[in-house]
Amino acid sequence: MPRYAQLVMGPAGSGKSTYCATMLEHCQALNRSVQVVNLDPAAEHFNYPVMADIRELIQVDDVMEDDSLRFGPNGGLIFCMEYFANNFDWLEESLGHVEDDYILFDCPGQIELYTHLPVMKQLVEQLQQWEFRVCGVFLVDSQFMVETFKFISGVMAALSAMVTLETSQVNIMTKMDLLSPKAKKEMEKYLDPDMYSMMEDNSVALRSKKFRKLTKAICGLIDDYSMVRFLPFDRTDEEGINIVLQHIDFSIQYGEDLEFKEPRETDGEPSNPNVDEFFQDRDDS
Ligand SMILES: Nc1nc2c(ncn2[C@@H]2O[C@H](COP(=O)(O)OP(=O)(O)OP(=O)(O)O)[C@@H](O)[C@H]2O)c(=O)[nH]1
Ligand SMILES: [Mg+2]
Repeated sequence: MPRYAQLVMGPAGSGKSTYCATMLEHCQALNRSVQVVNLDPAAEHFNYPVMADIRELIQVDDVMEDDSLRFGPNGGLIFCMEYFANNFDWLEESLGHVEDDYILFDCPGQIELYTHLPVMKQLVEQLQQWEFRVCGVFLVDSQFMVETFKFISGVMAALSAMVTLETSQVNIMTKMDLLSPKAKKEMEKYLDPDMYSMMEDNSVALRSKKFRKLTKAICGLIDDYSMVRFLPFDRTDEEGINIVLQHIDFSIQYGEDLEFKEPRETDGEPSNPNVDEFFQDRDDS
């Protein structure tokens, strides 16, 4: 029997813990059994019951107070995550094995974990060895995405996680309830972005010719391959939460274990079938 995991990632304060609490509540209302694991060794409080908490294994405060280590908060967190990667048997023991496990992992917000450090990739590989189908859920705060260049940098952060982890990924814009109706309307163009026209609209703001060319190339790459799309997440909108959940379920084929879907034919290199299906599906719509 496969097991299912959402790896909830994103920059500090993007709403990961709130997402986990909201999703847990939503699933409970649907009578679905979902559990949450806290993987943030610096977490102080969260609004959900946990099945496992990394702070039982290691805490940032202990690392910072250790005279032989002398880390600050960021270095301390990285140390904790590396320690965690060397002690995955703790996680295995804490998770146990229940039929049809569906687990949300609330990850820390240090962006370097998703760009160049190997820890998260090692976690994905370990979970896959334990028969988990893993979906990365990358959150970005919609408050910071209302301008084109901020949007591009959010896209790059999400893309970086996607490339590093090599797993299917659903990207989400959080805190949509905080946007004014006007900003919400404006946000529509970022949910289904046309990177080329976005670039044209803003090219005047780019004084350096070289920088303009580079930005254009990045926008072209993202657009041509439909690499990154965002789904809106408003914690007060049950229907919207359900749409997000359906996208994630689809990408890990939750509930479809009796019939494993064949990936559709794609040109060129075979890549991750879940990602392909997800994006093809969105392109069709
Ligand atoms: N209005 C609103 N506030 C939100 C939403 N999601 C998160 N917040 C608020 O944003 C702040 C940060 O949310 P968290 O869920 O702790 O964010 P996080 O990504 O877990 O933060 P770190 O673990 O510190 O990286 C909190 O004050 C939340 O109440 C949302 O959808 N709507
Ligand atoms: Mg958190």
